[in-house]
Amino acid sequence: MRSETGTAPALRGVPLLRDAPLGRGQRWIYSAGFNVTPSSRRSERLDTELADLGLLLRAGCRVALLSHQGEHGTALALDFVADHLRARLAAPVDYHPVNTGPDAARRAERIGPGELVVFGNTRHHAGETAGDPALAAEFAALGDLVAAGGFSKAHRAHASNVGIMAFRPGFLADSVVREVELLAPWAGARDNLASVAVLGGSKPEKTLTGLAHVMDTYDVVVPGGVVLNTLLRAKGYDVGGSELGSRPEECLAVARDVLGRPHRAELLLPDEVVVAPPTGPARTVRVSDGVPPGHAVVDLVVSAATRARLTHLATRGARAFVAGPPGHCARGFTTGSGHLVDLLTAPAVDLLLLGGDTAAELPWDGPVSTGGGSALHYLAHGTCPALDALRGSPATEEGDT
Ligand SMILES: Nc1ncnc2c1ncn2[C@@H]1O[C@H](COP(=O)(O)OP(=O)(O)O)[C@@H](O)[C@H]1O
Ligand SMILES: O=C(OP(=O)(O)O)[C@H](O)COP(=O)(O)O
Repeated sequence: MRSETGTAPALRGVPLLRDAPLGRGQRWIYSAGFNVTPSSRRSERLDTELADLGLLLRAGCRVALLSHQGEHGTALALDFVADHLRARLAAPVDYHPVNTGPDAARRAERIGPGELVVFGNTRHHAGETAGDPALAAEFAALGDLVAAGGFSKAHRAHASNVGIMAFRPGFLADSVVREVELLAPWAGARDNLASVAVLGGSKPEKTLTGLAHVMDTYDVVVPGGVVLNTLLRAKGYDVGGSELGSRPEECLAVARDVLGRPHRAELLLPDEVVVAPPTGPARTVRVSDGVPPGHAVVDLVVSAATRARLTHLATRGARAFVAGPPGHCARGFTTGSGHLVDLLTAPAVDLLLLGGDTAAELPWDGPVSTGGGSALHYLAHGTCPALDALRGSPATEEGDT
């Protein structure tokens, strides 16, 4: 059964797990986005899947769970995830580190009705991020039907969430439906409600997807993190040893493009930033003086002009999001981020935080999206590769199950 419910065009034609006829003994593969570490302060990325997993387990389904964490080469074992799920689900949960080949297939066959096995981290394979069809076929051998959770990886066309849909009928988990519904008020340009985007963090999507989009659709953009460093570089400032992310030249090209063309947004750049050497004391410098040799930008100083602008908007009413920590909070540089969140924490502002580190590092107990890059992708494009793959998964051709 395909869903025509909801208003989000991205969900039209997407089979939903809530509509799937579940039966005892069915073999399900659950694709999750458990990209957290054992020390993560927040567990939303795990807990968001509990209701869907519970639905499958209560129906007597046999569930093989696949998730990514970290990067190929340094990816962690997911035994800690299995421990968390065991404590939260009233069901037997096991961990099996091997996720491909005859050993994994045999373990999947032995999963009993109402039981869950967390298989090894999909990032142990280089082919996961490459969307390798051979790897996707191996993953598909772990079950007969796929439940697609893991909104945080919905912007990635990876083997475990997109490639696998070529081999098995896929159904969208409610966890992702909730994310799509959560994001609706932050989508698109609007004339009747001011909009503020704070972009930070270190991943290139914040610039390539986020900055490129909000400069044309939002009213006010406050850059931090690598987005700020890239913009300063694009304006010709010396940024010294500042972090420029994994795709610096592509990000620079986007920054130059948005600066060089007419755009809707007012870009609130700081006058001063905090800089620090890899080890040693931090200090505040004027942006126009450049970053001293051996130093990197680690935080922004919220200028009086930015404070006044955000205070004005917070009084009149606005929607706002923060995607990526504006400062290097992981190193303890939290002041700029704290000021921005404070300014946007007002009754008339709907503030949403996007992304794992953003939610974990910023002082905020309000609404969060589990996806950073995926939320920006969804806001920019109105869909994500993982949703597109579900519209074209085998269930489409073969009729409804
Ligand atoms: N100026 C900066 N230099 C280096 N790292 C930064 C800087 N600003 C923020 N960061 C770091 O970026 C990381 C998060 O980036 P990212 O993965 O893009 O965010 P999210 O997980 O919320 O999507 C955080 O650990 C944060 O401390
Ligand atoms: O943490 C994630 O994205 P996010 O940092 O943009 O929120 C996702 O799990 C995607 O991880 P990836 O960027 O390693 O593909």
